[in-house]
Amino acid sequence: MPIFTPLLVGFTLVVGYFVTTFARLLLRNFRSPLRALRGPPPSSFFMGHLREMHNQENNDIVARWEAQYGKTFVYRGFVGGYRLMTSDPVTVAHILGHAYEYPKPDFITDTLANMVAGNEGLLTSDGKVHKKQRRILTPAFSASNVKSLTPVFWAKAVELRDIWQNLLRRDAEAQDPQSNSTFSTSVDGGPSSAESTGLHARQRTEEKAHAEADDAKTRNRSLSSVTVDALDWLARATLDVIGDAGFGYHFNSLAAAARRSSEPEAAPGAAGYQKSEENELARAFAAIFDAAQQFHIMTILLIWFPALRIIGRRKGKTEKEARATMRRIGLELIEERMAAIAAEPSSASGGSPEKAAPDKQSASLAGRDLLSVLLRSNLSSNPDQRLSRNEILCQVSSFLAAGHETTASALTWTLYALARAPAVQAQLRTHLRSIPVSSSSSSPPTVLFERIARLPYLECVVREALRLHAPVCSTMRVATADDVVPVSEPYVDRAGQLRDCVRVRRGDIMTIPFQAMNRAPDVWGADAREFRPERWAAAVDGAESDEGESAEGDGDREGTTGAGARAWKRKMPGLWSNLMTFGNGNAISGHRACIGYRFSLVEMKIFLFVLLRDLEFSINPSVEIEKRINIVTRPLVKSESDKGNQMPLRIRYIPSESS
Ligand code: HEM
Repeated sequence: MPIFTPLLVGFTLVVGYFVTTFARLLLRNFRSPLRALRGPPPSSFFMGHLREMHNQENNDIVARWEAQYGKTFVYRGFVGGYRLMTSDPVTVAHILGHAYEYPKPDFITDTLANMVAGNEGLLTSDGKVHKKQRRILTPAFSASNVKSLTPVFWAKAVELRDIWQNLLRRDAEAQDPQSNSTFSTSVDGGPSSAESTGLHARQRTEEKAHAEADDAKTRNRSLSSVTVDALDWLARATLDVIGDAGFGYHFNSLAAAARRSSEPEAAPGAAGYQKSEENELARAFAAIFDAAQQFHIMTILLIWFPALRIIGRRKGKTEKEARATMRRIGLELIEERMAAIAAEPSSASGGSPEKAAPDKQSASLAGRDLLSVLLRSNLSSNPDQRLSRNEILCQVSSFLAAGHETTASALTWTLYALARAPAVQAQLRTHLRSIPVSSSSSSPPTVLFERIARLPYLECVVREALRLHAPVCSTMRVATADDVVPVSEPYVDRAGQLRDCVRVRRGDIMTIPFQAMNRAPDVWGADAREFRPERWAAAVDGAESDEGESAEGDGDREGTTGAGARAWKRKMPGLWSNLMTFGNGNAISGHRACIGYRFSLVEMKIFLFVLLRDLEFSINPSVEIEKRINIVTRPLVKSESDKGNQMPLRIRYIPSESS
């Protein structure tokens, strides 16, 4: 047989595969009932609107399309594929509320599975397996368990504040070597004011001279400012947090960068990122996460030509090693925790540490990390309903992937919004300083955390920042069966007819634009695009904080007046605070909303409390910040896009009046 015969057969098979897949795609477009909907004409035959959508946070495309076509329309994907874009609250509630009938499309699940080094975690599982995992994981994210993790958030917030103050100290000393700067930090209880009474005149003069010198130092210190890449530092802080609070693992990522930045040649304010100096697990996670986030033409081809995944999924050596490291460390962590649980007096019943050791409840955080609580919950489940070792391992990397960059992005955008609104920032600081912090910063009392969690203006700021800067700007779903989807108000189709539902066909893809919904002018008002925490005042005033336990799927829809209530009246179907920021779900037919939302809210509030009391954030007005979407929305300096994601903020020590 001539050599070219098998080659010819192979070639014909490959060409045949591409031609039939391509034809199937075109046929599917042709048969989709979504063709009947109005929408913008595609700007490219192959890429449809994918490029515009990738830049949606900067070009405002979704809002512009909505203004033209309403809340229900189609845009185009690869080779002109019809995709439903809906911000109609009833349609969104239907799709997200039937999570198992409308799962994430394969290409999203695939990217997430690559990111978390496996497809058995909560982010990627589906149907009964997802329901089982969600039930077992829920106790780890309960309001009471998250509250018990607050000291971890506190310790990391204080560590970051101290690092930034050290940068300021170095800067002040560089300007004035005599200054020998020290910063009194208000979270340590604040400086004591030494009143000199009954001293004779000379002593009083000396005191005055010292006081004036101190004042001058304080002035110097408060004049000194450095620019920090807030995104990088906060990503380190939130990585440390999820390591400690998630599974008792110390990444020490902040400390590594602080060491580096204190070296004489380091640029002031730089986190000093040196991959080789990072801890082993941080390096492994970054390698996997970075690889999964890379977007190129192959990413699109893999979506539509699944056979290519055999080649496309091949991992490089670094990625393989990173996966092996994650697996090894993950298994070690699971073993350690299992051993600790076995040693608990009530382990036989799978009880909680509260039940096991009431006398030691508040003394230690041990046993309260997400992994320990999940393992305990697993043990107390029916043996045939338990998570396998691999499933548990995948949850560890899922917590890392889902819980660290999201909160870092949320905090970064909050500081950015505050830097752009100095009056709001000053007002927030006044409110934060109204809470006395009398105990040592290392172990503040629970009552302080309660007060921070319930501080109305802080709540308003957090809600407003998460409304305006949702870290996850949209999500996608695919129909697993033909369906008739309800709408809240009729819309006009391509033929000019009024329609009161959307017909979808199995395989149709839909996009839910969380960020655009959070900014809809008909819900939030004409000033929807402005950062105005006051819009929440009426809803927050006197309302219970979001830390209250809520049944899975019920969400926290408190607030009876103001913007929150207006959104709720219009049935904005968000899990928390009538916002779409954390998605939504339904306990009965599939709850895929963020399981970690309470964790991030408490973490955000503690960080803002600690950082903003003593530091002022500003931004050079000439710096233009853009948003880049790569699963999470991150900032970029427009004129320095080659430098990648960054958020340069200027920080300044801001002494309280008593300093
Ligand atoms: C500000 C911070 C956060 C934001 C904005 C956020 C946002 C979201 C959103 C929008 C979803 C739903 C995605 C979809 O429907 O396609 C989600 C799911 C999820 N989030 Fe978060 N998240 C945050 C923090 C966290 C944290 C701290 C954790 C864990 C420690 C976490 C763990 C998860 C997990 C495991 C899921 C998948 C849930 C499921 O499918 O059942 N998230 N998150």
